[in-house]
Amino acid sequence: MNARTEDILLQVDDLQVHFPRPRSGMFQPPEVVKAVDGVSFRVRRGSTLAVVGESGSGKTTTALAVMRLAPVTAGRMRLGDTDLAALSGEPLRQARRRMQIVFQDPFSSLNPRQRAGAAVRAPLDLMQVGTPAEREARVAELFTQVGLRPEQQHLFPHQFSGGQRQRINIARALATNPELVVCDEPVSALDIAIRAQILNLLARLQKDLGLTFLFISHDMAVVEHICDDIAVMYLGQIVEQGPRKTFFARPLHPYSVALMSAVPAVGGGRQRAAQRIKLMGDPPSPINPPPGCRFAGRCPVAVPACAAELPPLREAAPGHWVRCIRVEHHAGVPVPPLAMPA
Ligand SMILES: Nc1ncnc2c1ncn2[C@@H]1O[C@H](COP(=O)(O)OP(=O)(O)OP(=O)(O)O)[C@@H](O)[C@H]1O
Repeated sequence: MNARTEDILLQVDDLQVHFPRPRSGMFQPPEVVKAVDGVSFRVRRGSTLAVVGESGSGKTTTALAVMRLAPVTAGRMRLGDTDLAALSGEPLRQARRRMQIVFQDPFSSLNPRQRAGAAVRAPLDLMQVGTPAEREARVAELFTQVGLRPEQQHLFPHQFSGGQRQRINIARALATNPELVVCDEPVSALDIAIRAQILNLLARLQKDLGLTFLFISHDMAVVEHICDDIAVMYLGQIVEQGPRKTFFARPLHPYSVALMSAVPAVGGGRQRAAQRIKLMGDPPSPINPPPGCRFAGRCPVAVPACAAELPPLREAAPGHWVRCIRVEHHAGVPVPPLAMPA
């Protein structure tokens, strides 16, 4: 939040992605799925922002909106000096060279009938980058960069392991030399033993190429190792965000504390909050959500005021923001009232 403006590669302000649903009956009011409902964050160039939350919290929709692959209902998104939300046609195509996405499932993101080299070359062909010979050379270079052998480009996806297939996807994402790589649960579908290898690869590529990552995950243990900053989403909104160290030393929102409680191995038993919270039940529906704190119905420290009005994000420590009126009560942390992120 306090980073200098020129260090910010991606800036998202008050993003909303609402999906209208058909009326269930002639006299029923229209329904709207508020998948993302007022999300703001900044990602410093060369850093990783992890977006975490349970299934359905809006993480993937946020990522897809940034990529302009989901319809943006409202809000502003900037990639460097480029106003992403306003782009269409050729300028949008050009902006896509600068941001790429790696999806969760390394197998279904590849065409089983397309050789690995052709898959990696596809974005270069599509965007007509360089001559055919230059594209061939670039594909060989990318294979080496992600830890595969250039001659493996002639193989088909089923001839690779899951980890190798994700390396192909990463190579494809890097083909156009993007500045921003959106990683949507890139290791969730992989065996535990392979996860560390792919995370290490991403970390090395980030360092070598100066990449900026928006890293979507439901897994706190994974993001603790990869992120510089973290944003916790619940039912379409960010409930807490801040630097990794501050957050993992002491998560403040009852929902974050509950997520951390579910991962006993994370952090080797460091004291993280004054109170452990066990997460019960499922999140409510994102269709016409209630006006107050969206976690209130599952929150063990909620009081009636929590359900009355949406709490603002308040700065509990430098750069560490939390959307909870009960922080003082459950974590014993004094938070100045009504400060808003810059
Ligand atoms: N195209 C769509 N039309 C209608 N509703 C949608 C659409 N895409 C997502 N949603 C809804 O928006 C909400 C957020 O979904 P999203 O996939 O972004 O969550 P998520 O946190 O990424 O969860 P997961 O990890 O399960 O993908 C969910 O309730 C989902 O059903």
